[in-house]
Amino acid sequence: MKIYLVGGAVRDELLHRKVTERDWVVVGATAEQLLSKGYTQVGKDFPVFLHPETREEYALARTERKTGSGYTGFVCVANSDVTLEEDLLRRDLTINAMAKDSRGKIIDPYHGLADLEKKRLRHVSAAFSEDPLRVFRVARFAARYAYLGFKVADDTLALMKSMAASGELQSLSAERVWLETRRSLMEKSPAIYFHVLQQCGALSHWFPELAEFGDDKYQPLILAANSKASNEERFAALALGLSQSEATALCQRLKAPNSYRELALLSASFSSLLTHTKSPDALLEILDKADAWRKPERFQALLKVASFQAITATADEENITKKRKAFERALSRAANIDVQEIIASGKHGKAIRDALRSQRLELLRSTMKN
Ligand SMILES: Nc1ccn([C@@H]2O[C@H](COP(=O)(O)OP(=O)(O)OP(=O)(O)O)[C@@H](O)[C@H]2O)c(=O)n1
Ligand SMILES: [Mg+2]
Repeated sequence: MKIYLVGGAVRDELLHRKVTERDWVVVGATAEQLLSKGYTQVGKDFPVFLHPETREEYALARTERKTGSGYTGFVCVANSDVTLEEDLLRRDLTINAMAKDSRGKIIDPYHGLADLEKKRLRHVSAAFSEDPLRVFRVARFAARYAYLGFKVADDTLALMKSMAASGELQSLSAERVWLETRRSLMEKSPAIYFHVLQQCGALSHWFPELAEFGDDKYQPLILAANSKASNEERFAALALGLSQSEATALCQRLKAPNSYRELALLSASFSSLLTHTKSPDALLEILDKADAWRKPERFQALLKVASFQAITATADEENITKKRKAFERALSRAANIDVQEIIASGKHGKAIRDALRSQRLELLRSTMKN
């Protein structure tokens, strides 16, 4: 039996990036052999095992053959005759299809090293199209490695185009598409993910609302990524370019978690919060609608996301940042008004609400003046 380090760990080591997880492939062994050595089997469809001590993943060398449509239509062949080269052949990209043996030698039958050198994301073989998720994976890698100059190879892009055109992407689950999307948002250049998907016509099923996006609509997302905004804030920065109903449809289709959906919908509704809110009354109305009193952190996040829109529109970062800070101060002061005090002054029912409102307005007025 021979064991090799494969996939992302080999790639990222060669790129001098931090290796976060290590995957191994085992050649010339059977499941029984691994089980008898104390490995535990985790893959139901695929023969994947966990090392008894490190808990890292060890997979028996395998080939996959497609039998039908969709993600489940696989036949998996894993027996002790499958060679390392056969296992590497069924992988997605050449830079992901390299192995390293126990002596540190790189095994590279499909020229991943050359593609690392040329900064090229290139598929290994026609077997690429057996898994439609790979269209999204390649877009994610493009977003991750764009800062190094990596581009999707022309023939790979053409293959991705034909996969998108075939309708195969519709067979993916929302969960898997969301996972790739969420990961991509956290990468250095998240807008590249959507650019690549747009280039190969892959937006139309899962992201039709973004299909007509021009470069300017991605600008807030780029600013968000550059300022190390959270994942939710990045997704919301994308939603700035959508109407309320488009954002709703997108979140529903992707089954985006609540925290993402809420901020995205607010951002779609109040995208010009920092450039178009002229009066204290208008700001108070937004604060009420956005439930800022009960969810102040979410409103701070909305202000941050809206600032990406405002900076894109005005190119005046200094001024916008000042304005955002003023709004934040106004909110925290208005939120600190003591209702008990109003009640203690002898007011009842509607009079309490009116007093609260006029105190809030007064505070907003004074902060917005400065
Ligand atoms: N749809 C997929 C998923 C995975 N792989 C192969 O399995 C390896 C490990 O998969 P995964 O951990 O998902 O990706 P990594 O390349 O390790 O990337 P990441 O840094 O995102 O973990 C990949 O390198 C690739 O060789 C593949 O060919 N097709
Ligand atoms: Mg990995």
